[in-house]
Amino acid sequence: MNFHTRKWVKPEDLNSNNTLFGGRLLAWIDEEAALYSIIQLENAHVVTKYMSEINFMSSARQGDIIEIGIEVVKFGTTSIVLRSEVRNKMTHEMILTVSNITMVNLDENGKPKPHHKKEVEYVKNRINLKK
Ligand SMILES: CC(=O)SCCNC(=O)CCNC(=O)[C@H](O)C(C)(C)COP(=O)(O)OP(=O)(O)OC[C@H]1O[C@@H](n2cnc3c(N)ncnc32)[C@H](O)[C@@H]1OP(=O)(O)O
Repeated sequence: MNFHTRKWVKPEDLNSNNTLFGGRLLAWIDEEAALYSIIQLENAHVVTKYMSEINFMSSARQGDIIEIGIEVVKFGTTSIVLRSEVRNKMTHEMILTVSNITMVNLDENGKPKPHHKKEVEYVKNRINLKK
């Protein structure tokens, strides 16, 4: 799993228990899943369809640096299914896992559109291919 994104837990991210608010973390994961899918599918029109159970395993506190990992579980016809893990950057303590995030590739009318992708691609390879 690649951990592309780091976040710094700030006062505005806390709940009344003084730990990282779960809703804030889910928003970060949703954005990460959307960015990952847009890059993989080469289409800006990708939406979140489904998220499986979310396991909050440990808390993060103010000042903690956390990192968000994403990997592909499956390329569907119009969908891409992802898995996410969030962990403490310094200790690698697991904070959260989501086993299934289904993102759907859309056409200009907001209807599901086949993406024809079968495997993970790297932007640098796409750029090199065009040279
Ligand atoms: C990043 C963001 O913030 S996005 C904002 C939040 N998300 C949204 O607003 C999305 C709202 N939902 C929608 O617009 C619609 O449900 C759509 C367009 C995403 C999908 O419409 P559907 O009628 O379900 O489409 P359809 O039945 O063709 O399924 C599309 C794909 O989703 C998959 N899918 C559909 N329902 C589910 C489900 N409950 N769980 C998992 N996957 C599902 C299908 O298997 C299919 O994948 P495949 O083509 O790879 O086999």
